[in-house]
Amino acid sequence: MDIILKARKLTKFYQMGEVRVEALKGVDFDIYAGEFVVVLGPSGSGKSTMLNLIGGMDTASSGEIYFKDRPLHGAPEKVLTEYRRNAVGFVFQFYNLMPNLTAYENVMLSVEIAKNPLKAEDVLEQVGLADRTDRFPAQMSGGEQQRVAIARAVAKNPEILLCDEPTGALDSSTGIQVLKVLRDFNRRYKKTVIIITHNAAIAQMADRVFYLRDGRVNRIEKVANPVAPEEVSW
Ligand SMILES: Nc1ncnc2c1ncn2[C@@H]1O[C@H](COP(=O)(O)OP(=O)(O)OP(=O)(O)O)[C@@H](O)[C@H]1O
Repeated sequence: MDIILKARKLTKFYQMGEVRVEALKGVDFDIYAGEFVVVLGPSGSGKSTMLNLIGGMDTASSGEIYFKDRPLHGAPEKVLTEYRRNAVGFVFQFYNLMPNLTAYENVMLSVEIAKNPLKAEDVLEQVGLADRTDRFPAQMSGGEQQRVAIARAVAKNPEILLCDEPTGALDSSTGIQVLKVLRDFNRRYKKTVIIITHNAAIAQMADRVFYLRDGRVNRIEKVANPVAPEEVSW
């Protein structure tokens, strides 16, 4: 399998006056194209920091990170902008939809900036929202809003879907619907999905689980038989 993301001795330090906070202390990993990876870690373990580096939103203090052999460490802002725009779809805990745009229009926002987008109607149908395309976010449930957010991320046709606590604001049955949509995207398009979460239950459906502790990936586990999203419960 092809490696889509590779990190070597990746560190991130924050300087707070006299104090240096070591958020990532030298992380190594390979992520393969088409994998479903869950990064699990408690609060403060460095999850958001890792997400920001993988997503090209921030740059490492030292070490290396590559997207398909293209270095993101030390890359100019223009390269990172291109990477964020075309290679990565983002899904956040609180959806981040534009409140004054309908579901369809929210998805079109990302279609319009992407190089090789999918059809907004098709993606909305795949997330089960064919009959909700004209609704505004305030007229939808949390689970529906998150599915619009996933449709928006997927419509760009990115190679990586990067999800930050995607079920964090949802009850478990709604969360499972959202996980199902993420799994469908992963299996249907054979695209890489990375979920960053403190919810250990989600790890059951991963191909591999990265355990982040105190700024280090201290264990990587291959899941022998990933469960279906419907079987995940928390
Ligand atoms: N901008 C920043 N400036 C200073 N310190 C920071 C900054 N961002 C994160 N940190 C520190 O880096 C460490 C890792 O933080 P990070 O936000 O990556 O953890 P996390 O696992 O995402 O936590 P949570 O689940 O609570 O969001 C923490 O000690 C945090 O206080």
